[in-house]
Amino acid sequence: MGEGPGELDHHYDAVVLGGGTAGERVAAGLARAGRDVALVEDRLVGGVSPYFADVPSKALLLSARRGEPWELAVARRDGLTGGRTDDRAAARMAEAGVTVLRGRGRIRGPGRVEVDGAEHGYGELIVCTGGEPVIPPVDGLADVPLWTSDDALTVPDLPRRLVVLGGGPVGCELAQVYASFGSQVAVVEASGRLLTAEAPFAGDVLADALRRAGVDLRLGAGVAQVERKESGLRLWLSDGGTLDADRILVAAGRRPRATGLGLESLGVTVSPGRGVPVDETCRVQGAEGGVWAAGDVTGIARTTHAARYQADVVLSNVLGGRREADYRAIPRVVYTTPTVYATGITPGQAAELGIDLRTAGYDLAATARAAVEADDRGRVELYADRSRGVLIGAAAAGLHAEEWMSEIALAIRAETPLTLLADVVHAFPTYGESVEAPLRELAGRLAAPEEEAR
Ligand SMILES: Cc1cc2nc3c(=O)[nH]c(=O)nc-3n(C[C@H](O)[C@H](O)[C@H](O)COP(=O)(O)OP(=O)(O)OC[C@H]3O[C@@H](n4cnc5c(N)ncnc54)[C@H](O)[C@@H]3O)c2cc1C
Ligand SMILES: NC(=O)c1ccc[n+]([C@@H]2O[C@H](COP(=O)([O-])OP(=O)(O)OC[C@H]3O[C@@H](n4cnc5c(N)ncnc54)[C@H](O)[C@@H]3O)[C@@H](O)[C@H]2O)c1
Repeated sequence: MGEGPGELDHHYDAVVLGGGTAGERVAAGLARAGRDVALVEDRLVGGVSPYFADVPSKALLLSARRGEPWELAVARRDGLTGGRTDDRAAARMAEAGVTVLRGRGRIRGPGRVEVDGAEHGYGELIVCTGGEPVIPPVDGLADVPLWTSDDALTVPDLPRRLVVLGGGPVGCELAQVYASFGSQVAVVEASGRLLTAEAPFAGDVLADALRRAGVDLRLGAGVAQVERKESGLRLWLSDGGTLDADRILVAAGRRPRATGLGLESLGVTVSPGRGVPVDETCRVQGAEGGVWAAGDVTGIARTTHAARYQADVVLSNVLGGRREADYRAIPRVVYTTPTVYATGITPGQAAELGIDLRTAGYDLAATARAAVEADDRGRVELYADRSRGVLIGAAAAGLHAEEWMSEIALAIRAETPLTLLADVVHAFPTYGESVEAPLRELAGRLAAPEEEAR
């Protein structure tokens, strides 16, 4: 035990800073490999996914789809999150042999981390501190009670009038949840469409679904000012419009939690709002010694499955292997009805990169499954690199797209030849059949590029 200044409480082979999806996975893996590991966590072991993000949002979306009453949906949500206690996650860590240090961790220099006044030594440091919501600088916003997704996914309240600020994945999922349970919902999205980072058709399909559910979409408008009125809150929009609300939910993006950790004491420069810079092995660039990062804190791919993937990459490398992360086919899913699924490059990114893209699409309405389900919403688009003759991106909006689009992620990652993909048979009647025609089209066009150019 440390007694005087400069004394270390304990020297660990590895200290993992942040016990979310990424941190838990790295810590358990290292401990199972026989390393002496500490996991530093100042909230709940497990991070945001099981308690405040993925699990409660998907639980509410499913209840909404089933038409369950709000009280039942909230009870199911809270049951699935284990009442937001981390006993089970902490027990998993104990069972793996990880020491959990409760408190806020801060790096004090190479080989030293402080947790609530006690200093600990490390051989390897793995930074997994996740991300946090961005609150936009809107006049008056700081003076009114706000919800972030954390609040929206933990409280039992169903506001009568809800304004959602931001039409990204979080805003769209929660707008659908609250509108389904009877709130009067408006979404204010500064860019001209929902899910602005994805192929335009995806946001359009979702906009149509949300409008049909009664959501008031204010696209291309920002919030200029917010004021408290006797009857609630009033928002003035940049396009001159106004909205009245009982509650504002800010879903305007998240930033990596990369500052205030003491990374500069290791020689690492972090720009405000950016992730901890990592190379393809997830080693932190510019740091002295064995310093790694995984999950949202890297600012890359920012999903639970990407956090797990990066954790596995770190694990392999710390244990002496050499593994590089490949982000070409990480899925991006919005679990609304219909689902939006995208992976690989978007048409917008291809244009920026100067890639000669060939696109082929198909409306789900043309599948027999759409008729059987009596749901003809949606479309799939596949994007191929003309010069290489392989798929490099895809997007779909449609029921269960998160399940039937996985083969396209595999095709992108494996660089499967288009001619082979076009020969794959899909079961009838499935939405998966919808990729057959675009694959045949791309295979034909890219096999005869001169003809296509005409
Ligand atoms: C509403 C919402 C819904 C989402 N839905 C999905 C989904 O359906 N599918 C999907 O793949 N992704 C989804 N995501 C994204 C997903 O939740 C994240 O990508 C994932 O949880 C990131 O895991 P992480 O380990 O990087 O970070 P986190 O889970 O945030 O863990 C970081 C941990 O570090 C701790 N910490 C931070 N700083 C310190 C410190 N200095 N000392 C000690 N502890 C510290 C924090 O308390 C936290 O527990 C969603 C996100 C949101 C907000
Ligand atoms: N299903 C999933 O996989 C899933 C679900 C939810 C979230 N996530 C992750 O969570 C993260 C955060 O998602 P998000 O939706 O909060 O962020 P986002 O950055 O994807 O979208 C935020 C949106 O808010 C808009 N916006 C910002 N400031 C605004 C303002 N002042 N007025 C109006 N609009 C404004 C932006 O134009 C943008 O479209 C993402 O990185 C995502 O990967 C994943």
